[in-house]
Amino acid sequence: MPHHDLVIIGSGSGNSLLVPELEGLDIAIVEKGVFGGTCLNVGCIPTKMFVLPADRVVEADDARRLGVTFAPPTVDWPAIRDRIFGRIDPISAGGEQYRAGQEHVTLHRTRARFTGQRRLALDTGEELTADRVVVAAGSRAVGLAIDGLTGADPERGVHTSDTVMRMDALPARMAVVGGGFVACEMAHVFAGLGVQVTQVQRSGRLLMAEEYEVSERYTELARRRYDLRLSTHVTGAARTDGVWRLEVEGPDGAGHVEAEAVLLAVGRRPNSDLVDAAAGGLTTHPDGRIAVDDQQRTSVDRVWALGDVSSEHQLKHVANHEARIVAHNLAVDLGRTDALPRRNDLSPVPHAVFGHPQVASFGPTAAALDEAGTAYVTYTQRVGDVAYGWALEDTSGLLTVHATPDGHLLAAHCLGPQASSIIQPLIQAAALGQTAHEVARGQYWIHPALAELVENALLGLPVTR
Ligand SMILES: Cc1cc2nc3c(=O)[nH]c(=O)nc-3n(C[C@H](O)[C@H](O)[C@H](O)COP(=O)(O)OP(=O)(O)OC[C@H]3O[C@@H](n4cnc5c(N)ncnc54)[C@H](O)[C@@H]3O)c2cc1C
Ligand SMILES: NC(=O)c1ccc[n+]([C@@H]2O[C@H](COP(=O)([O-])OP(=O)(O)OC[C@H]3O[C@@H](n4cnc5c(N)ncnc54)[C@H](O)[C@@H]3O)[C@@H](O)[C@H]2O)c1
Repeated sequence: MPHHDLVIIGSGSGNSLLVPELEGLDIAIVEKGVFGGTCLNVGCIPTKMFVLPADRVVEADDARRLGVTFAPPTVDWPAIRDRIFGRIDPISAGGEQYRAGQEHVTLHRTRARFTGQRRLALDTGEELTADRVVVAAGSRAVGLAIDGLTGADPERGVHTSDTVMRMDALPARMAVVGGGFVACEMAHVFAGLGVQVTQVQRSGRLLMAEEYEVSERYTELARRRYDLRLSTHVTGAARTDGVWRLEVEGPDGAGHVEAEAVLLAVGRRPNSDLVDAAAGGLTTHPDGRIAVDDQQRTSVDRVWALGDVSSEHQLKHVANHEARIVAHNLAVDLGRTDALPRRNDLSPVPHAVFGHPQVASFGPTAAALDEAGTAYVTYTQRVGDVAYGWALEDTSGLLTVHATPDGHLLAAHCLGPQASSIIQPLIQAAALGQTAHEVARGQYWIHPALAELVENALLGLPVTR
């Protein structure tokens, strides 16, 4: 039975563990799917490459408010799709080829599951043991407990984010089920590219976890672009002559949605079951996440976990951060550095939703701060009230900042153009412990850039520092 110094399960963020400090170790990587994992192949990267053409369509239409009109757009789906995957697929293939060619790396293209502590069975029938194991097995999209909609079935027009970006042709109509990250980004993409979208969301707003006003405004803007069914549940589904009829139950009682394609965007579950974490002795949380401590150690000695399989945050920048911690802690454990182990102590965790407009946020909402009884001050700066917002003729964008009364940033919630980039100075200030006035007055702010939104939000806070 082959024995390795290190076995890594998952080639997404797990692939970035092979840092110079671990040079020369006998390492096995086990990957059951496409090399490179979710972000590269079916997640962050392709989705944002699809969002951009959709943004262009919406912005071209919106330009009429600025006195410029364009002819209606022509969307060449195969060209968009093939340009995107023509770029991504070779990166995945090249990464795989590089790893497979490394002398000290063994790449197994199959599934691994634990059969004991640091002991694994592969679906090929082989068995492996290792001194150290890292579980970086990610998460997967879930379906609905409804016949026909339990998971992706692309042949019958039922998709998850794994399959929807590779469709042969755009459907005339698409039902998007869900109201979170994937549903909102994809509803924007397909509505932008000319598909008649109906989004079915069981809650009363989209992006329910966001600050109330951000979620409310985003919902209102989406409602203007496509058919949005709120507080609505899918109760059944049937397909006839290539058309899905979803039975729905909403505020007005029973109804239905018809569409050639259905996108299931109702969350993701950690792949701890696929690795049989329990057989490896690994403790899991009730939601299936592998339990780790702040050094990313699992309940089993010399087994670490990182990314979606163990994290509260299913985000690539979190998985990357955790991979850096695990790589360092492996080097410490191996005696290759005399540094102390690193802890996962970066906070708060930011995120962005690349819908239209973008949403970006870190830290608690006002509702969460109120519920926790935290003392805080708050200010909301409208995009339309800063100089660049005049150029944009923006009517919906905003940046809300919550801070302690003495000026330390607790949270920021942004809706508007490039919100994902605009919010970064606030993330930095919060992480480095800078106060509102320090950030607002400790530097020049380029005039009249959109970043003045941040400056003005900070200056609006009634804080002492
Ligand atoms: C549509 C979509 C868009 C997203 N957009 C963003 C974004 O814009 N920004 C952002 O921060 N995050 C985004 N995310 C989330 C981000 O992609 C994930 O958080 C991140 O990729 C997780 O990385 P990981 O290494 O934990 O898992 P993965 O990259 O999923 O890697 C896990 C790998 O393990 C393999 N595997 C699983 N079980 C086994 C097994 N038993 N044996 C062998 N191999 C196994 C899988 O095949 C997979 O390749 C998006 C996700 C989706 C679905
Ligand atoms: N821009 C980004 O960073 C980005 C983009 C896409 C995905 N992601 C990551 O991937 C994760 C998964 O995305 P997601 O959108 O699938 O999950 P999500 O948790 O963001 O949203 C799930 C949605 O499905 C709904 N839902 C859940 N169960 C349902 C049911 N039975 N019936 C009807 N609706 C149901 C929820 O109400 C919610 O609106 C995200 O949480 C995020 O961490 C990140």
